[in-house]
Formats: sequence, C-alpha cells, structure tokens
Amino acid sequence: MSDPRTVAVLGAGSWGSAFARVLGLSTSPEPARASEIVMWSRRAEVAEAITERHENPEYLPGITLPTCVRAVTDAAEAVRGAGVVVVAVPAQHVRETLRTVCADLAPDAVVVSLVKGLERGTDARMSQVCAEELGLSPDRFAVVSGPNLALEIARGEPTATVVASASRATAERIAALTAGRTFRPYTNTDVVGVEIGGVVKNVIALAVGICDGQGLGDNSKASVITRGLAETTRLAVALGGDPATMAGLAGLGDLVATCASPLSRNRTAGRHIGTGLSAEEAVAAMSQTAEGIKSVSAIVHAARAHGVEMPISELMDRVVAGDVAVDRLAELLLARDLKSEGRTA
Ligand SMILES: NC(=O)C1=CN([C@@H]2O[C@H](COP(=O)(O)OP(=O)(O)OC[C@H]3O[C@@H](n4cnc5c(N)ncnc54)[C@H](O)[C@@H]3O)[C@@H](O)[C@H]2O)C=CC1
Ligand SMILES: O=C(CO)COP(=O)(O)O
Repeated sequence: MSDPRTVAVLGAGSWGSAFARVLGLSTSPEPARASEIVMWSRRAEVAEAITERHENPEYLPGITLPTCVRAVTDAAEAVRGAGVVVVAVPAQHVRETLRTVCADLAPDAVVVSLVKGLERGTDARMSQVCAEELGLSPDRFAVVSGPNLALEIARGEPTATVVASASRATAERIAALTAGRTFRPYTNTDVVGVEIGGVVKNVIALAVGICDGQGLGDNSKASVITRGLAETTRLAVALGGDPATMAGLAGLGDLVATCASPLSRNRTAGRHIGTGLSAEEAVAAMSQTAEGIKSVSAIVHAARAHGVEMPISELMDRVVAGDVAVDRLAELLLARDLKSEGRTA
C-alpha cells in the first residue's frame, strides 16, 4: 500500500518543477495536501540542485521550491510508496518512462498526467498509454490541463485549471492536493475532452506563431484561433468528449493562453517557422518541448480515422513535414475547401 501524502513527479522540466511547487504550497487542510514530493530527474546535477538548493536553475531560474520537494535520479525509487504519481515528461517518452516504474507502482496509486500530446504510431491519449502500461482502472487516472504556462505559475501568478477523472472522487482528491492561494483547480469527468483540448491547442499555437512570423495581424490570428477551437471541438466530440469542455478552461482557456503568450514554446516554434526556419531548425533553436510539432501527425491520423475535418492541423502537419513553402503559408492558413461552406467555422 502507498502513503497518500507522498507524491512522485516524473520529469523535472518546467511544468514538472512548477507543479511540484504548486503541490508543496497547497493550502488545503491536512491530510488533503502532500507532505513529501519526490521528483525524478534524469540528470544528477538537476536532482542535486532541487534537493540541496531548492531550485531548478535550468528550467525555473530564480524560483525557490518548497523544502518538502526533493529529487532522485532513479524513477523507480521516486514512485515507491507514493500514493500519487504525476507524469510530466514529453508525450513520446511517457510509455518508456512508465515501463521503468511499473513494477514499483503501489497497487492503489493514482496516476496524474500533465502531458499535452498524443503518441505517434498509436494516436493514443496519455490516459490510454497509462492504462495500457500500468493496468490502471479509470478511477486511478486523472489529467490536469488548462491555461497553465509553467513560468507564470512558478512565479505565483494566479491561474485556474481543470482536473478530470472518470471518478469524481479522484478528481476532487487531486484538486485538493493542488489547491492553493494562486492555483484554483476545477473538476470534471470529461477525460477525453480535457486531454484533446490540451493536445490540439499546441498545434493551433503553432499556426498563430506562423502568423506572427509572417507579420500578420490580429484578424488573422483571431480567425485561426476561432477555427482552431472549432476543429478541436469536432475531434473531441468524435472521440467521446463533451463539447461544453471546449468552452471552458481546458479548451478555450488554454488555447487563448498558449496562442497569446510569448512564453509558449509552440507559438515560438511557429514564429520561427513563419520566418523561414524548417520545423527541425525551429526545434533546435529552442531548449524545451514543443508538443505540437511532435503530435500533429498523430492528431491528423486520428482525425482522418474518425472522419473529422481539421484543416489547420492538416496544414501544420504538411508544414512540419516540410511540404509547404514559407511564402505560401499566409494564404493557406485560412484557405478553405468550398464544400465546407456553410459550417460555422
Ligand atoms: N511548460 C509548460 O508551461 C507546460 C507544459 N505542459 C506539458 O507538460 C509536458 C512536459 O513539458 P515541460 O515540462 O514543459 O517540458 P520540458 O521540456 O521543460 O521538460 C521535459 C522534461 O522531460 C525530460 N525528458 C526529456 N526527454 C526525455 C526522455 N526521453 N525520457 C524521459 N524524460 C525525458 C527532460 O529531461 C525534462 O525533465 C508536455 O507534454 C507539455 O506539453 C503542460 C502545461 C504547461
Ligand atoms: O500548455 C501550456 C500552457 O497551458 C504551455 O504551452 P507551450 O508548451 O506551448 O509552452
């Protein structure tokens, strides 16, 4: 059995570290908040800085982590005895990471995904990857997603988020674990909708970044954002999600935050592409994860399999593959198949 107040965080990048800080600063009454947070970092110097100096200078320079946060370099050690295991590594590495901890996961542990990507090759959402690799029942899984730029949260700026689980009790438990003076979790049971909102907004932010790189103004960006929300909603509904989720924090909220913020890695990657870099060069120019570039092929594949039209994602897939010349990007962003006329967006 596990200790419900010990939380493991797999991944010591920007969101894993900021989330560990959120957990450590929860103002929920005991025993709803965590007493110990054990992060897993692949690099010994990062683990040492977190444990000894209470900071992660590479990802969150100048931010102090609570003293109840420490880090280890062995993922299995991090999860041993933990009542809650938070997954905060890039989507394409979630499956291999889970395989290294599966044998050490407590049979009653709840797994929480912070990850906003689909797995290439399987089109799997992270709830599906966790269920497959860890044999989790739906009540032992939750996803946290919303307008949650890690650096703003680490600085203590107020934000809201969504905790979704098939089990309302699990969602409420994870919400209590995170709730604090500047972090306000809402709960729902729409795991599919919350996951898809977080995944597709990265691709729409790529397109908005391209608008920036091309010197386009706010009409173009608002059109891309609005049409982007429409195609996100179509995919979410086709996969069993609730359209109402897309009007909330995990849909529109995250889309607006990511598309508007210069902190967004996906928007930044798009801006690089819009000025003429290839997707590979854009990734190389940044040190952090841009999930939209990695996930777009799986999104498009899933959409086609379900007969869902996603014109912006289709274009971003071609852009990432290097199939579209930069001087055609502006014209193609809002291009539209005439047979789609009459639909709302
Ligand atoms: N940074 C943010 O503002 C937010 C990020 N997210 C999502 O959280 C997830 C993690 O993103 P970030 O923390 O931002 O990424 P990051 O790029 O800041 O850090 C990624 C972490 O994963 C580790 N990692 C990289 N490759 C790995 C591999 N092959 N195996 C295991 N670990 C590996 C890195 O060492 C690092 O600790 C992504 O899905 C992202 O979309 C969600 C909300 C906010
Ligand atoms: O998910 C995020 C904000 O909610 C972070 O977006 P980026 O990954 O584009 O930085």
